[in-house]
Amino acid sequence: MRLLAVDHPLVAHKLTVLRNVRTDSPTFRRLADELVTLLAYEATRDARVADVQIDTPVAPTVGVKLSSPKPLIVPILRAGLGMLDGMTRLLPTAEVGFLGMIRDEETLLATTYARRLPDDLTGRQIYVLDPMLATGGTLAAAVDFLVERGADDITAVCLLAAPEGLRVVEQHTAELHVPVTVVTAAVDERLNEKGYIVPGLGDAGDRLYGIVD
Ligand SMILES: O=P(O)(O)OC[C@H]1O[C@H](OP(=O)(O)OP(=O)(O)O)[C@H](O)[C@@H]1O
Ligand SMILES: O=c1cc[nH]c(=O)[nH]1
Ligand SMILES: [Mg+2]
Repeated sequence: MRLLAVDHPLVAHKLTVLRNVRTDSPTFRRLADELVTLLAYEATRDARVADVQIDTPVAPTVGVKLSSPKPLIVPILRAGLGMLDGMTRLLPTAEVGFLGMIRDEETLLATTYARRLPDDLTGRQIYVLDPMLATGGTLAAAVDFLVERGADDITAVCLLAAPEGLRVVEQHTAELHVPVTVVTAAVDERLNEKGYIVPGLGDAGDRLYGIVD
């Protein structure tokens, strides 16, 4: 597994506002969107391009365009939806698949309630969006669904990651022999006894959308 913790003052500034318990939902949504655009810039460094011949008003030249097959973006509902617009803004031609997953508050195990993905993911560049990588159970299960369909190029874009979860994902993906990159704004200290990232930002889904029982 490759880990990229983006070290940039704008990322650190926006993340600090997201972490603040006093930041309200509308501001949290806007900053999460801005932050994912900055992370997406790093996450797409290896986006595949092909040469294209164009004419500027002055002269012919060779540039590049995003090449086929189209990248696939997979937000993990619910909280990952808060990252989708920021990602599609940078990759407007990407297709979007969906995974709906929820972590049990007691056992911390993730279960899946929605799945809509293309059948064949061989050779696709896949960007999984989930703001929080905590125990790593959700991302490991998401990787399983993608690998089942032939995925071999997966990048997870997370706002925050915990060391414990990164170790789980690293071990899981090594066993699967699938290269996975995790791009995050920060690796925090640890998980608390309830499986929350410390210092973290709380429950990302609740902060984006309010509490739904
Ligand atoms: O690494 P893990 O320990 O598996 O935890 C991370 C998951 O927990 C949160 O989702 P949650 O289950 O709260 O669902 P939600 O997005 O609907 O709020 C978060 O958005 C991740 O998907
Ligand atoms: O800190 C955490 C851990 C899991 N899910 C969240 O939303 N926040
Ligand atoms: Mg949640």
